[in-house]
This record gives sequence, structure tokens and C-alpha cells, in this order.
Amino acid sequence: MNVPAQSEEQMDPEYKMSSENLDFYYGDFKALHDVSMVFKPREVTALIGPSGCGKSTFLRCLNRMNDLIPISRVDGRITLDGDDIYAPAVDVVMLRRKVGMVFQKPNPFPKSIFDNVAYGLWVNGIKDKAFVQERVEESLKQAAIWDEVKDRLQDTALGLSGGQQQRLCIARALAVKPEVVLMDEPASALDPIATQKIEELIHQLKETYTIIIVTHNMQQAARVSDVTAFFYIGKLVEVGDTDTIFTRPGKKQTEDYITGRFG
Ligand SMILES: Nc1ncnc2c1ncn2[C@@H]1O[C@H](COP(=O)(O)OP(=O)(O)OP(=O)(O)O)[C@@H](O)[C@H]1O
Repeated sequence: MNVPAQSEEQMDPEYKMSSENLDFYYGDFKALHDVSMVFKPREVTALIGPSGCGKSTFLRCLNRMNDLIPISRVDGRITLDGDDIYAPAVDVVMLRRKVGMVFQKPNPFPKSIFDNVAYGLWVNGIKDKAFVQERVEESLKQAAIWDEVKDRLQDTALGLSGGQQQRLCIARALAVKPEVVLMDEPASALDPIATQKIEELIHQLKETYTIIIVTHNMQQAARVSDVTAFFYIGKLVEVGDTDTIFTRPGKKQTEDYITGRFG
């Protein structure tokens, strides 16, 4: 897939993020090969593919979460609003504020519900109590969990159900007003009802955010995403409109995967 050169892309507000000829290594092992794709604002992109194909690795490259792995190395470029996120001058804390992340297992801190959501604001130096309170409420409402927790904000977050904890973690990610939200199998640890709530939430959130989600669940990818990217052994095999990928995939590998013939 051809990705426009930087100058052209910077002028084109159509792209929120792009990956250009991205290679990624864990030591000597090359986990991603020449991955190029773009992410449009207010669209949901699903990353699918068999276990170990590099979906999570790619997702983590998008907010430099892989920087935490000392043996890792990146070649190529990833841009946010046209700027290279791996450029030396980039403030990684600021980048992760703009490109937030929700993990597979809900991971609330052993603190109150309120503190969990306020945490990111405090870390970013925001101390104004009224502002923090307002933002916590707004984020909990956006994450569709306010009604369930509004009367127990000082209770421990660990007392919430798994599905509630995941929506709390989404509220925590939203509190710092990210522009892009990365989700790594956000519903895989949840029951069908909690999963449905997360999917409904993704639908609402895409009005504001650019969302990139890793999922093993084909029906989920088909339900929640506008664009689907199929990865296989570290390579991006095919990316396109979700309806097309699921009904008329261009590559046999994609077809075999979505029809359950392998993976
Ligand atoms: N920290 C690491 N160190 C070394 N190799 C790793 C590390 N993390 C992942 N890998 C390897 O990189 C490849 C891609 O892994 P990744 O977790 O990105 O795949 P995935 O498609 O997300 O898989 P799954 O669907 O099972 O989560 C795999 O071969 C994996 O073993």
C-alpha cells in the first residue's frame, strides 16, 4: 500500500496517524515487516490475525509502549498529525496522553474509583479540585459507567465487576482527553453482556476519537470497525473497508482466516 510522503500527508487532514514501512525487532527477531497503513479521524480500525502475527506489537508501536522493552528496535515511521512520533524531540509522556491505551485485562489501581480516573490528571500536573471533579464525572459518563458508580466514588475500584473495571479503565484513559485510543482486546476477559456494553461504547466514542482495536473475535471486528487490517506472520496482508474485507477479501489468506479455515 502506498502511503503519501510526509509533506503531502501533513497537508491532508484526512489522516490522524500513519505507519510507513514499519519494521519492528525484538532483538534479532523481526516481528513486523514493512507495515504501511493510515488511520483516519473518528474511524474504528480493527487489527485481526492469528495469534503471534504482531497485532499487539503493532498497536504498542503506535504510542511507543514498546520503548519499555530494552531489546526492541523500530525502523520506518509512525506519524501523528503528520509528525514522526519516534523523532528524538518527542515527549513520550505527552505522546501517550494523546494516544491512550486500554489493555486486555482491566487493570485498575488499588485505589478509589475517583482516584483511578483522576490519576492521569494529577500525573499531568492538574491540581484544581473542581476541574478534576468535573473531568472525572465527564469521563465516567463518556465511558457509560457513571450511573453505576456515582454514589460510591470513594469505594475501591477493585470491588467493581470485570466489565465495570474495564469501563473504568476506559474512563481513566479518556480523562486526559486523548485523540487516539488504542484497545488491545478490551472485551476478551468479559462476559457477553459486558462485551456488548464495551462495543456500544466504542460506537459512541468514535464520534470523538480515532480508535484502533486488536480483537480475536471476527464478529466483533465486523460489528465495531469501519476498517479492518489483517496481519499474518508480521506482515500486513490486507487492509480495507470492513464490509469488503468480510464479504469480498482480496487475498486468499484473509479469506481463509475470516472463514475460520486457519488461525
Ligand atoms: N517482549 C517480547 N520479546 C520477544 N518477543 C516478543 C515479545 N512480545 C511479543 N513477541 C513475539 O512477537 C511476535 C508477535 O507477538 P504479538 O504479541 O504482537 O502478536 P499478536 O498477534 O498480538 O498475538 P496474540 O493474538 O496472541 O496476542 C510473536 O512471535 C511473539 O512471540
